[in-house]
Amino acid sequence: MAATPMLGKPLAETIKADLSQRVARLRAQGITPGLGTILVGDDPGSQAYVRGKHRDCAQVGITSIQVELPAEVSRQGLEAEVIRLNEDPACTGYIIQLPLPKHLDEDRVLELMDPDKDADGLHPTNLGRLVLDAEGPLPCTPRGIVHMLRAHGVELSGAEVCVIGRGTTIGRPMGLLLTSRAVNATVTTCHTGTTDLAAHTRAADVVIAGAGVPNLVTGQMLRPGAVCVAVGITRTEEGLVGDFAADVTDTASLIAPVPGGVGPLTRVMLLANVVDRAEQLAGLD
Ligand SMILES: Nc1nc2c(c(=O)[nH]1)N[C@@H](CN(C=O)c1ccc(C(=O)N[C@@H](CCC(=O)O)C(=O)O)cc1)CN2
Repeated sequence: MAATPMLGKPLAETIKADLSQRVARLRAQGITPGLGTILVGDDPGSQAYVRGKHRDCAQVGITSIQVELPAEVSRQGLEAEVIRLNEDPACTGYIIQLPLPKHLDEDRVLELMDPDKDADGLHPTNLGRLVLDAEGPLPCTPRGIVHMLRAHGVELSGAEVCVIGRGTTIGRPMGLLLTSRAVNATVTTCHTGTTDLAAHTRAADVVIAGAGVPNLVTGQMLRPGAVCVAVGITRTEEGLVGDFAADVTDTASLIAPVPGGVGPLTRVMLLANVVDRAEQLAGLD
């Protein structure tokens, strides 16, 4: 039997409906959550993601502030905008769209953000909170993946999870979130230095693939009934593809596809982080 698809859109719509009500409650108390975005350069993918973030904000009643800078902006020019958003009371949270052009040091810029306004949990203080298993904003894709798996009844406590990729937005925080006490999974993180990827994927109940390499994981590399989550995205002439080969559908029980799987949850979890923070500030949480 073919694997059942785990689709992100219906889950995201339910979360958005709840967020709209929470934003209305905040507004009734005179608090307006405001999301800022900083986009550097003209990468079409990043432009589309940022446009989507502002559309999503409008849908749930979050105001939004858009900062666009040319690809050749200097470090000082970018840092001036970060400081401006840190100080802008209308901006309750913001993000710096990644990746930045090569001449800009992402870690240095992220570190300059006010960690209390870090809407996608990528400031070192908030990543540190994740290491400590303390409360803080979670990176959006890992938060979305855990939500999706739980919504489909996947038992994560005690599960063996193989995460492919060790980047800052997905792989590293994914491992930390999955091993938090609240989630309680056992995690193996695989990356370009892994010598026998198949040995790790075959041992896993859940495989989360964020490498951005089409056909990296085939059906033969999975345990029967495994749960697959595609997060790496490659743009090909045939459209967007994830890291799983088409034949995994014969072996897996559930699969979150690219497109249409985790992506809509990545988007909505940004809104959730903004609303969570605004409620904390209002003493409503
Ligand atoms: N500051 C951040 N930068 C980046 C993040 C992030 O969480 N914070 N993640 C990605 C880009 N991203 C959001 O910013 C993002 C990626 C994918 C999707 C999405 O909806 N994907 C769709 C496919 C749509 C398409 O790519 O054309 C899907 O999978 O169905 C939303 C947001 C890197 N940068």
